[in-house]
Amino acid sequence: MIEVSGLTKRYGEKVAVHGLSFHVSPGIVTGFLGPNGAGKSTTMRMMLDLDHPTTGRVRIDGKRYAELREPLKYVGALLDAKALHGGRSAYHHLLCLAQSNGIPASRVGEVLDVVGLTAVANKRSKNFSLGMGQRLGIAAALLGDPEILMFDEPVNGLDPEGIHWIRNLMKSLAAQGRTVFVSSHLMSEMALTADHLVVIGQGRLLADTSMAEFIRTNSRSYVRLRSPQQEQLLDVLHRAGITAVTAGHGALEVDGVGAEELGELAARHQIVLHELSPQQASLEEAFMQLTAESVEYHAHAQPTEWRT
Ligand SMILES: Nc1ncnc2c1ncn2[C@@H]1O[C@H](COP(=O)(O)OP(=O)(O)OP(=O)(O)O)[C@@H](O)[C@H]1O
Repeated sequence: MIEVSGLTKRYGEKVAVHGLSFHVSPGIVTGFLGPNGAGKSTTMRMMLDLDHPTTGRVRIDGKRYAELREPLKYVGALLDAKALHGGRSAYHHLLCLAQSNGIPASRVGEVLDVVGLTAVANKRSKNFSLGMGQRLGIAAALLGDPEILMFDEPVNGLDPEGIHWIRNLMKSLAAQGRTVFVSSHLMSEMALTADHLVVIGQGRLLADTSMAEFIRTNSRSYVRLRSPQQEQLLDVLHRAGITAVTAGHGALEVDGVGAEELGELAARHQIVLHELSPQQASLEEAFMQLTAESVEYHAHAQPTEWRT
């Protein structure tokens, strides 16, 4: 179990993390979400004692990271996949880590196999693609067979097969009872991976909830209807106390009433329907709405005077 309490990090005037408290439980994948610059990496660095909090603290099974003996056997982390000694081969990179943490050399071959890098084990990592670097970083995280795993944006640079692989890897690590904490700025990716979510914006906690609860409270479900007799349909809905809003392309949208009930109501009044479809607004939209006010870096349409 990881416990974060009252964590704050200032860089001069800039408050990167602001009074953050949450805990990360074993046996599930916990997603750590927030827009760019929200403070995810800073928080993870403080969890691993790579940065000192201005105030607050992090405890891993009651201890500071720096107090753990042979920490790779306790916590495996992928923070910056490029933080490698590029001149070393993948095998030697992992062997050095293993030797300094009392891990048998035989484990190196095992983790290379798990991440699919056996064929390039003797190649220098500076020639690795971004995706191969991510896989090597994941191999290093797995080296000590740790109970706690932390991944900062692990799918960056991975191709669809790689993304699928890491998703399943994280789920299987959690199913083995391990604590899995993974950051991302992509809600759509987390929706497929995480059981629990910690969402931050501008360093502050915005949500700490199960994925099921997040979906229930944040993604709007509604029914879309289209009818050649739209005026009559609106009348019937109105008389039944149902509010419909007009959407584009002659469609109506109704919240809070099931498609079956709407279909039966239309049938009773002999109204022809060309569409009766339950819709779910995407979690991506819900996440963007939740974090909208705390997005630090907004892209803007190119001003007209820039155009030639
Ligand atoms: N060493 C530093 N000195 C000054 N400011 C910093 C430093 N490190 C981070 N920051 C600032 O703190 C804020 C949080 O940054 P952080 O990298 O933790 O965000 P993030 O959520 O990981 O973002 P991303 O998704 O883009 O990786 C940003 O505004 C960043 O500019």
